[in-house]
Amino acid sequence: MITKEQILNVLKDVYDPEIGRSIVDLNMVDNINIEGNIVTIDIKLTIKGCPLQNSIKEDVINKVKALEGVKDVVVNMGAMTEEERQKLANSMNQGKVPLFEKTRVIAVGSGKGGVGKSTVSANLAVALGRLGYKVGLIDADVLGFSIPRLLGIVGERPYALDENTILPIEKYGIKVISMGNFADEDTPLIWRGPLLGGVLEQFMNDVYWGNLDYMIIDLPPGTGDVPLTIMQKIPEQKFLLVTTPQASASHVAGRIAYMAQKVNIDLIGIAENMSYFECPDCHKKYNIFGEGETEKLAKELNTDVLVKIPIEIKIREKSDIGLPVAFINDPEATYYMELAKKVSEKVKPIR
Ligand SMILES: Nc1ncnc2c1ncn2[C@@H]1O[C@H](COP(=O)(O)OP(=O)(O)OP(=O)(O)O)[C@@H](O)[C@H]1O
Repeated sequence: MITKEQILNVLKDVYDPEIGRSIVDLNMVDNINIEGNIVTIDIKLTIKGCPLQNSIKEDVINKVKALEGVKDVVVNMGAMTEEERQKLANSMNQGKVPLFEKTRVIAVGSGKGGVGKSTVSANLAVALGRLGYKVGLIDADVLGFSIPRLLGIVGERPYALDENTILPIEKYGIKVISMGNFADEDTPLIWRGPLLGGVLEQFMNDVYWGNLDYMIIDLPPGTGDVPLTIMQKIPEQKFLLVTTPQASASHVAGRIAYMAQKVNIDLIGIAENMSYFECPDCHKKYNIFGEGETEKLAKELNTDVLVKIPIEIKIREKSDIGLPVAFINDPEATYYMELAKKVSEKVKPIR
């Protein structure tokens, strides 16, 4: 004779793919009825017509059918009432760990646009994920967001349980949030500074991040209000500077790092991007944007050059199709894996 306890026990291993928690913990199992060897289960989805309902249903059927003595499983899919949803959101928020208590926050910035800061941020986040860490990525370049494109999540909308409980998008083993997932790519956002600050605060406070080891923040380029506000608001954050040899040569690249140091933020080091180009045919190296300038900058800032990432066609090509190279087992991934290892050694997770 099968019991409800046995069924609930196996249902504990059925996860709501969007929330990442067991349907039992989420109070989604409404009713279980056992008649002989036929089990009927009523499931309440957090939202009516949830696009992932079929995968939940399938999982429930497979898990319960595997129990000895069960011949057939009938699953009825319903939805939570507004009140039930609110109750769930409240309970999730209660368990919410303040983001910065157990999470290492790493802001990635550059004094100049177009040096590959977002490419480095996205690949660093994915590489840290591949090292086994729980990683979040906030695209703080609210007006010039490029993270959705880099991670192939253009047009995806985050799922919201209520307006204070937004679930980040999960891709390539990391959790991501970007203004690009709330706005249309082609419509320019014309907002003033204070509003931007509000969006970022929401990204930090109202998004259900769960327990993260690292939060990577892709800052907007330059030394404007937004990077400064982020630097001042989040305690204990660290800073990673992205530059090219050419940008290092100008005073612009380092300015943001000086700004970080002024507000007492530790500089982890410098990721030099577009360091050189190696001819795939003759393997000769060309220092297209110059050489030695980033080392000089590192010395001035009393920090290290952590990695030199060459110009690689594959990095650009894969970025354009939303596949960060750090996620694949290609030689290009090694630069970002090396960077992630050094970053995790210099900024150890709290755990
Ligand atoms: N190492 C690299 N090799 C080849 N292409 C690269 C490399 N790094 C970045 N790119 C390409 O350079 C372009 C600019 O990169 P990215 O958007 O990351 O720069 P950014 O500094 O974040 O720009 P913005 O200032 O606009 O935010 C992209 O097309 C990207 O694919």
